[in-house]
Amino acid sequence: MTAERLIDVDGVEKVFTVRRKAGRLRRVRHEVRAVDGITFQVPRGEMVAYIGPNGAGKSTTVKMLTGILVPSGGRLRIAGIDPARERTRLARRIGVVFGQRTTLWWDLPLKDSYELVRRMYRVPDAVYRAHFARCAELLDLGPLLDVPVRQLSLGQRMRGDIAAALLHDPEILYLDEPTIGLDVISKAKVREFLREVNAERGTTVLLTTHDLTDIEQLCRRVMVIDHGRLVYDGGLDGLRAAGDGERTLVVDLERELPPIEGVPGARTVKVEGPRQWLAFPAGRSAAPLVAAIAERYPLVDLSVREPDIEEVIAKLYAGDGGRPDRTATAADTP
Ligand SMILES: Nc1ncnc2c1ncn2[C@@H]1O[C@H](COP(=O)(O)OP(=O)(O)OP(=O)(O)O)[C@@H](O)[C@H]1O
Repeated sequence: MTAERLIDVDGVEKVFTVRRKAGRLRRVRHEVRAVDGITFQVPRGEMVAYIGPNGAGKSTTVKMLTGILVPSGGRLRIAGIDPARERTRLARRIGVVFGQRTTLWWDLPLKDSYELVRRMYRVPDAVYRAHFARCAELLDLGPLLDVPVRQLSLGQRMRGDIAAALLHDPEILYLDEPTIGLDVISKAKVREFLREVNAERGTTVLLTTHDLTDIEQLCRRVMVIDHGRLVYDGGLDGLRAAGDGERTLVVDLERELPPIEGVPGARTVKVEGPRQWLAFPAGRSAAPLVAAIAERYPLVDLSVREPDIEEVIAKLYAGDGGRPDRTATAADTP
C-alpha cells in the first residue's frame, strides 16, 4: 500500500499583481510570480524541511497550504481538503507556528491563552488534558503558566506557541522559523520536543528554517525553493552532492611541511603548522586519499569534515545562470 499523501501539491502557482511607480504620476501593473508551478507530496508522519533564500516563496506556499491565500493555479489538497474552500474545517487538522509572531494573547497568562485555544477549537476535555500535560512536561511549561505572555523570554514564548499549536492534536504542523533568535538550550529543547511529537503522535511536520542544524537534526527530506520553483527535493546527503559539495580531509602531520601534492582527486586548500586541509568531491571515498598520503607523509591523525550545507545551498541557488530549470532529486545524484 502506498503512503497516504497528506499534503498534495500539484502545479500550484501564486501570482501577485502589484502597482509600481513609473515616472512621477504613472503607475504600472506588474506581476510577481511568488510560487511558479510547484509539485510535491508529503506522506503522513514525515518531517520535511522547506528552505530557500529570502523571497523564494516559502511563506506564500505555507499561506496557500493553510488556506490564507488562494492559489492562482494548480491543485492543492491537505488531508483531502481544499484549503481555500474549507479553511475552518482544515484549521482543526493543522497547527501553525510563526517564529516571528505569537498567536498567544499578549496580556494574558499562558494558561488563559491555552483555555481560549481549547474553546476556540472546541477540544474535548480528555484530549485537552492529555495534550496539555504532555506539552507542559516536555516543554517545561509548568513555571510559566501563570506568567503573562508579554513577560516571557523569546525562548519561553516560542515553547508556549508550539504547545498552543498542538493542543487540538493537529495531524499537520507548519513551523516557520521555530528556533529563530533562540539560545542554544532553547533550540535543543524545541528540537527534542518536535522529535517526540513526531515519533509519539505521528504528526506530519513542514518546517521552514534558515537554521541548518534544525534540518540536520529533524528532517531526512529537504525541499529547496528558489524564485518560486522547487529546485531540489530529496535527502540531505543528496543535497550536498547536488550542490557539488566537497568534503574536507583534515590531516595532522608530524611536523610542518609544504602543502601536500600529488594526491589524485584532492587539492590542498589550507596549511596551518603541521595541520593541512584537502578538499575532495563529496561523493568520493576518503580511503584512497588517506592511503596515498600515509604512504608519503608522516601522518599522525586525520578527520573528514562534511561540506557546509549553507555553502552547498548557495551553490544550488546560483545554479546554471541563476537557477536550475528542473527539480533535482536525490536520485539524480551519485
Ligand atoms: N501580498 C503580496 N503582494 C505582492 N507580492 C508579494 C506578496 N507576498 C509576497 N510577495 C512577493 O512574493 C515573493 C515570495 O515571497 P515569500 O514571502 O513567499 O518569500 P519567503 O521565501 O517566505 O521569504 P522570507 O524567507 O524572506 O520569509 C517575494 O518576491 C515577495 O515580495
